[in-house]
Amino acid sequence: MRNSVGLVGWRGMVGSVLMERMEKENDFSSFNPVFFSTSQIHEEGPTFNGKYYGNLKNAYDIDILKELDIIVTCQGSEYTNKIYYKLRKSGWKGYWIDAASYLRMKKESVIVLDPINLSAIHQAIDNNCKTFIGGNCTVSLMLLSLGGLFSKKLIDWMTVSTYQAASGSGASHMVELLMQMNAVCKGISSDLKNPAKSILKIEKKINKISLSDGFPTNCFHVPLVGNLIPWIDVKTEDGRSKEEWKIQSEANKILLSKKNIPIDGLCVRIGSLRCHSQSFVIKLKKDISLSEIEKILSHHNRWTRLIPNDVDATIKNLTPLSVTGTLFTPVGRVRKLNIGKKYISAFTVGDQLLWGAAEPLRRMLKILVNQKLD
Ligand SMILES: NC(=O)C1=CN([C@@H]2O[C@H](COP(=O)(O)OP(=O)(O)OC[C@H]3O[C@@H](n4cnc5c(N)ncnc54)[C@H](OP(=O)(O)O)[C@@H]3O)[C@@H](O)[C@H]2O)C=CC1
Ligand SMILES: N[C@@H](CC(=O)OP(=O)(O)O)C(=O)O
Repeated sequence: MRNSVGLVGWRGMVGSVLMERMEKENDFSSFNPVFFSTSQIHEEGPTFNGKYYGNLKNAYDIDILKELDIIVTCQGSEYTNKIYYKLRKSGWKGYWIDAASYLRMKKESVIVLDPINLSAIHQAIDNNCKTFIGGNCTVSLMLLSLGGLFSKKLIDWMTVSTYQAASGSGASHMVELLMQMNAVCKGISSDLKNPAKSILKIEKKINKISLSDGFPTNCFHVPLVGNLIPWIDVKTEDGRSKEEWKIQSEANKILLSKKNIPIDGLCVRIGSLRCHSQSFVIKLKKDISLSEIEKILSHHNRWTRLIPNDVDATIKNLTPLSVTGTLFTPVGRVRKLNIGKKYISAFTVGDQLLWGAAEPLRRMLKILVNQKLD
């Protein structure tokens, strides 16, 4: 019998990317989807692969949710917090698959990233685990790109510097970045018509526009265009941002590390749209040749591409623009550092809405409905 699967948060940014992938891979044919909303209850539901799925159900109605075998939610932590325990308390024993961070570090949950922890996922299912959560986007993209080094247990410790896209903070933030771009462009459009105009005069004007009162900064609080923000999420007690705290905690939970691999770094918001980039300094446990490292990195999974450490390949293939909308997690700038023979650098880029959010959930659902992974 086909499972009934509730889809909550499918209208949002992460949810839409998930629906796009499911439609492309014809996933809807292998279960009975039921579509929910917190705000559009009884409104017309969606049509996917030519099939209409009826009116939207109330995402807060425990009695309806209780009837489902599996619930997939991209609605966010607030919704999870409101509904998850209520539903469990009602006696519901179904599978909960979630993009939000709320349940990630709880004992009862497994963080899903099947190219890295498929056997742990299967083991958890055998052990009656019912709660499967997608990881933080930077963590998932880091583990995928460096999967070979992690699986061969070659990493002693590492540091990360992130360059995170506006999409990580939500659709309204992306819109604000575009509005900021628009405001700057409007303000200097006449100057750009005169190539002889001093660039420093234009630059001064941009600064003035960006710092003016009417400049759109409701979401980011400061300009992001022509700027960067070296802080993501709230401050934790030890001076890290919560985004920085997640790197070591979530990565080691996914890896089932007996002894934590120390991973730390700084997370920075930049003005790219939906790809996160990360720069790594890695201390290996032993001195191995660059060619061996490259082989290990490129052979680990079919989404990781090794980009040769040269100018042309890097600027064409290791950028947010070249990766956006794809499932690839290329890794490049791999070279030995002059700090010592065991130290290497690497740089990766990944789509924060695909492998960073939607794809691990889609694949987890496939595992549960007994479909072969693509
Ligand atoms: N794992 C990761 O790295 C990531 C996880 N996330 C998680 O996913 C959650 C959702 O993020 P995101 O998709 O960016 O959130 P969105 O704000 O895009 O969507 C969330 C919900 O807002 C409601 N909504 C209201 N108005 C609209 C509208 N005009 N268009 C579409 N939806 C609308 C929808 O719910 P309704 O139909 O009920 O009104 C929708 O499901 C986050 O809170 C976070 O927890 C996000 C990014 C990355
Ligand atoms: N915090 C990430 C996106 C995100 O939603 O992360 P999480 O799923 O851990 O809350 C970013 O801002 O880029």
